[in-house]
Amino acid sequence: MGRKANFEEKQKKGPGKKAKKQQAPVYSFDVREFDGNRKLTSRDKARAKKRALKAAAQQERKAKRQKTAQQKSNEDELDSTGEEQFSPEEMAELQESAAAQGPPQEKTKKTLFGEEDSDEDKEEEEEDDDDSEGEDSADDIETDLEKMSKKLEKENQRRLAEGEAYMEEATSKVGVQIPSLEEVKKEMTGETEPDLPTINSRIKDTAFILADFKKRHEEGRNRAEYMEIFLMDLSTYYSYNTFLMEKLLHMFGPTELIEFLEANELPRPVTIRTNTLRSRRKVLATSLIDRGVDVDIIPWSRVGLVVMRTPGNVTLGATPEYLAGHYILQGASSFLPVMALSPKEGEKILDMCAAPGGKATHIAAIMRNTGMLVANDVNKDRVKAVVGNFHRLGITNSVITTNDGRCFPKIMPRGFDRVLLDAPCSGTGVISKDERVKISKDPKDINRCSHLQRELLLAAIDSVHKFDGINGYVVYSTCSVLVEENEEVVEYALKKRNVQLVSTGLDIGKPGFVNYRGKRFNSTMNLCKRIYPHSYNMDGFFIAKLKKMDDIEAPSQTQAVVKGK
Ligand SMILES: C[S@@+](CC[C@H](N)C(=O)[O-])C[C@H]1O[C@@H](n2cnc3c(N)ncnc32)[C@H](O)[C@@H]1O
Repeated sequence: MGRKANFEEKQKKGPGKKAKKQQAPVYSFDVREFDGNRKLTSRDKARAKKRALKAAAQQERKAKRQKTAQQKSNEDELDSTGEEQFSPEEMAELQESAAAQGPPQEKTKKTLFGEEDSDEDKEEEEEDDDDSEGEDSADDIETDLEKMSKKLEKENQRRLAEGEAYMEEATSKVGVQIPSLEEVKKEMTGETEPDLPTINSRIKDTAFILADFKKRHEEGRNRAEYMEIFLMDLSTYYSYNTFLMEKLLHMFGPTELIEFLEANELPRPVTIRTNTLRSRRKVLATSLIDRGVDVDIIPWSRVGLVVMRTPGNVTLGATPEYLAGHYILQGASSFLPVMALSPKEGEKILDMCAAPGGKATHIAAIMRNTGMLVANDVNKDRVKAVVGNFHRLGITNSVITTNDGRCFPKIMPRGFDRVLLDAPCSGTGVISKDERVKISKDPKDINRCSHLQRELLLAAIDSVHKFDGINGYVVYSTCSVLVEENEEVVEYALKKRNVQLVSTGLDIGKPGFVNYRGKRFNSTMNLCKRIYPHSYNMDGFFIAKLKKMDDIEAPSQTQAVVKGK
């Protein structure tokens, strides 16, 4: 007989008395009955709504924090100066005070700084709450230390922002201070020599303020006052008369003007042009290198070489190659008007103001000594240099004349395919070569130049033809950077004659001004080229190319000269 089987569920032996005694759990009604389709009570709905709102708010705050952190890291990357963080002492003090609060206990309404939490702080504290409707749980108890660290971070950010704003203000308004106009004037008229280092640093400070005037100027001071100080300082420091400096200030922004003036203090590189009637650039370069002359090619020209170094025993104006006419010493800018003119073999070309002949010899070389070149200059003494250069370089297709260029339409009316007018000018593009320009020019000089230039340009236009469908071309150039001698002269010709501005075909140079100090020039004025010493390390130049449209004067002219072929 054995023991009678008992199939009733046996209670497992637990670890202890208490466990053994524990009964199967008795579930509350809600859980037992929950089948997923149960209708929610109003309390359930309220809870769900609250949960959803909390989740959305939490999400939003998280995104905000990420954005702030990103901004901060960007700012840090850009510039770490001006940040006002907690000092180590402040931080230690705060940590000490936090420790003194003892271990985290219950939530307090007071913040570390003795202020009541803002609504935002409260929201943050609630951030990690679960959906227990405010009942304390293990998850939602935030330690005071955590809160403190959050607050520290927040305060740090606030102070950082304040610090940045302060730094901005300090740099823009307090950091860069310029003495008053009266003080500067007194300084300039004083008996003592001007303090050049002080003036130089003031020039930089003023340029800095003018570059973002709205943000950087001192309150109560206007732009005109800064400009006047800037003008006085630049004139004194670089030794220009204020008339010319003011003209330059109208053309360039403050920073670019300083670059232009600085470039004028330095010599331009020595450049030579190969005379292709006698040599080739490669051959010439090899010969010069053999003599120890360090040369390099000018990339935008097929004939130019820049001289990097010349040995002490070599004079570039006396080498066998020079005497044999293989090259001419010529500024790189001077190549450009001839390149724009683009002479062709067999043509009739006039160089109206040719002395000493740098450009005329270039024209003749491109023409390969064919056709006819009239090299003219009103100055008989200067023409001697043209004769010398023509002999040395082997020019044989030329006639040298000494007429006033303005007479050419009478001497050879419409007799030329192309005319180069490299006009007499103020020389404001070549100050590094002739410092006298800085103080010798006045309004009368500029007017005189501009007037003569206009007359010469009309004469040049009247000296080229337009027949059998072939248009004549005029290239107008100056070694001046002033608008009065350039765009204004071209504008005058566009109005007086039936000509159009065309592309110079040059890859370098900045466009001519279409707008200048309230003046609006012909919209094609941007086809002209402006060369600046500070942009290209070449002499300042202006180049315009005009195409003759017909042989009658512009319709605006009442006494139009109608001419047949
Ligand atoms: C800038 S330079 C010419 C430089 C020359 N194209 C060269 O490349 O060697 C200007 C020249 O114009 C001449 N000139 C001034 N007034 C003139 C006039 N009314 N007619 C002709 N030439 C004139 C001057 O004598 C001066 O030699």
